[in-house]
Amino acid sequence: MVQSAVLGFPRMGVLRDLKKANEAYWAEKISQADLLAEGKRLRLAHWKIQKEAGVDIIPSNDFSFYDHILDHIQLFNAVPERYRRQKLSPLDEYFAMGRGHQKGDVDVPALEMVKWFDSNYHYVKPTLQDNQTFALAEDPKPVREFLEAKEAGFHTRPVLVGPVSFLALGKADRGSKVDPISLIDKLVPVYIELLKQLKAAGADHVQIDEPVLVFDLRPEVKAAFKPAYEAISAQASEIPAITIATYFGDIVHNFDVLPAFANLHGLHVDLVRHPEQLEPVLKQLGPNQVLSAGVVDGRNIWKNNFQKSLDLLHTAIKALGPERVVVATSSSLLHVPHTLASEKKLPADVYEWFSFAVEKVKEVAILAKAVVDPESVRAELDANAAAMKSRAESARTNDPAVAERQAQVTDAMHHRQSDFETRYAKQRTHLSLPLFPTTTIGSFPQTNEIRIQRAKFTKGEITAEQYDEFIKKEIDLAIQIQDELGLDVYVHGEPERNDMVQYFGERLKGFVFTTHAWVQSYGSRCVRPPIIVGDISRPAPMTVKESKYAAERSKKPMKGMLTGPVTCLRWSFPRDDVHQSVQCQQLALALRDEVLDLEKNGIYVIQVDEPALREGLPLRKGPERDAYLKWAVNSFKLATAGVQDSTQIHSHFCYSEFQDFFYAIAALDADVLSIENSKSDAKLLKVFEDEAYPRHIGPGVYDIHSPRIPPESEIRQRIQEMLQYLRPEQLWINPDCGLKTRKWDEVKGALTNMVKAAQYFREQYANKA
Ligand SMILES: Nc1nc2c(c(=O)[nH]1)N[C@@H](CNc1ccc(C(=O)N[C@@H](CCC(=O)N[C@@H](CCC(=O)N[C@@H](CCC(=O)O)C(=O)O)C(=O)O)C(=O)O)cc1)CN2
Ligand code: MET
Ligand SMILES: [Zn+2]
Repeated sequence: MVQSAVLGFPRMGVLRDLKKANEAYWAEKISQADLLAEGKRLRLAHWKIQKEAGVDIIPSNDFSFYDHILDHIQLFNAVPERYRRQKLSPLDEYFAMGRGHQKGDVDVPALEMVKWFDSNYHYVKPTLQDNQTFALAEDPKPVREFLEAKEAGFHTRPVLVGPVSFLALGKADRGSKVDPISLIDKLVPVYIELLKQLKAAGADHVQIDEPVLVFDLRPEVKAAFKPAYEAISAQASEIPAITIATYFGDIVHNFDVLPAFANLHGLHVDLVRHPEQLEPVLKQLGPNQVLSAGVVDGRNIWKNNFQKSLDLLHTAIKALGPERVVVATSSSLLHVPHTLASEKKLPADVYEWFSFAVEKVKEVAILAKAVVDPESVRAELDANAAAMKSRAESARTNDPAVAERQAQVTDAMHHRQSDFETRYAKQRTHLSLPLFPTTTIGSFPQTNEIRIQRAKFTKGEITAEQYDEFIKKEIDLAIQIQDELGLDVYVHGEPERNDMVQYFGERLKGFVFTTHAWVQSYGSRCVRPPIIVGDISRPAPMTVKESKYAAERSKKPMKGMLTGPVTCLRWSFPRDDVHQSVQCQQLALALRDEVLDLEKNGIYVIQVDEPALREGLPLRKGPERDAYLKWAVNSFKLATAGVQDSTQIHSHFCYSEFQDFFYAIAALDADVLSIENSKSDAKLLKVFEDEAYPRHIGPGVYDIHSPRIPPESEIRQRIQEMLQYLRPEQLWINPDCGLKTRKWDEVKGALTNMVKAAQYFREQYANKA
């Protein structure tokens, strides 16, 4: 018999139930007990789905109220003192680390949050001290949730983040110098204690995620595996069997680490991303070790190609025998939506091409049967083959006009007319900006009222005219507030946009979009990625109407606001039948037309956001990375370089670590950059120690994903810090990112302080001059 396994299930529920419960709890509309009960209901429902689908190995501890790395921070008592000190309940302390806490006399900012590998999910960074200690939390979450499942009749395999990955994904706290990985000897005993408690509770098997194995590892990190896992293996009789899980890359370059796992039960590898690692991995396994073969994609929504998966599984079984092969999802299913069954509006032909989490769970179970006894699942195999054929032969995928246009792209189309100095001289007279210009990143609060009106419009309860009138009023309000705040470059506020990628997906040919296919991005925030099914083109202008309206009504320059080609690609579900560089160039050409249409309509500052540029970078150094950078940078340039010198191109970056990536951002040749910076402890700024940046830049002066209002003094401090690295003439003052997730009073409070801080420095420098 071949077993099936799922590495993790999405947490939100069918209708984003967890998001709603969390937000209700934060708004003090439900009690802590209510929230905990909702968590339990969701966990039970998700275990039931997997059991009924016939999955053999069902995960527990994959649930999280906010983020699984944050769970482990609390689990190991790696909670920084500034939170501990507040004496909050464990749940509130947890949320305080995740999203900051400003209530009564408590005022603590959130921990830093960054991208999870190359996905659009964000994790909370373990933040460690020079004198860091660890201790297992009372009533540890993995044990509690294992027992909860057991009681309900589900025998689960708890998922833990491995000790090496936990530390390697962390950082030293502000003011500390510790190299997190040096703490491994302190963490391992706590880890062993946890494993013993799991065994005592009845767990016979755990999944330990060590995804950092897909990176190029520093020698210190590599060296940490051996002592850590030898110490763990030494306890074999008192702890559960262990499967080490890796995903999102291959691990061939780290094979020298594998002896550390020699006494463990199994190894999971991602065969969707890297099917070619199967053969070498098979050779590396110990004589009794099990291969968990990740063949069902945890990162995209395409229906599994059973024939392809079965080929891989047969290769594995031939080498190891059926008892030593497990059919699994490539990674946790966290990155795909809950169920395709909720989609009532997808075109019928296309519907057949997709699988979301509920459907993928079934695929894993079917494959495990098919690989030993295909006749037992003949109908499923035939239906799958038919779906593959329908997609391969569909007329939706190819558009000769798009191919024709791509063939005519020239090198010159990637370059602005003049160099930055010449451009800036023209922009300066054209836009007349003060020293330290203030601006925002684009979005203003997406209020309930906005969402209600949009939902009414979508359902046909109000007309397009009524909706347009409503949006115009919102733009008027945004302009009025920017007048009052005294900002220098305005934005229209993006009230018409449901999401910065979904909005464009809905307006481009080649995409289809869903109604309920939400994926967690961070905490309670979700996205509904549009799906690229065919060649992409722009049937009509997408943003001109709103931007033009806004530009005509404001006394200051109005920024047009677009999402760049790489971000549109990365935050959609891309096609898997055409190289991403081709899809990206198609997006770039569509956006190029949009940029030129904005310019034609009197918008002379245009921001093209590329926050996903960094996350798309292949995880390892090498030719794949160089190739990516080339096509990604070229796509941005193709989208933006068609404008006049006097038109100012901005771009924006957030939610990643940019210090080792800044060279690529610089290569975009944007006139002005805004970059998230406020929580990275000036790491970004240190880039400018080595090399001066020639153009203009606004490192974010405050964190926007927390409801906390930053005092003026704190913002001044940030600006002061920036002035140690950047020239005053090149510095812009802006928040870290857009303000759509905030409330208006938070926005007004924060921006008032931001503008005051900018004015303070303006006066300082006016006096100096
Ligand atoms: N795609 C993407 N990725 C990103 C970002 C981003 O902005 N977009 N930002 C960074 C951080 N990530 C973020 C991700 C999501 C949100 C966010 O605010 N999401 C919203 C949802 C946005 C949205 O699409 N809203 C729609 C749908 C609103 C809705 O809930 N509608 C109901 C229907 C309501 C009704 O019928 O009454 C439904 O569909 O269920 C709209 O405004 O129209 C949320 O979770 O609250 C913010 C940041 C990195 N990655
Ligand atoms: C995640 S980057 C967001 C940029 C977008 N213009 C906004 O302000 O929301
Ligand atoms: Zn941003």
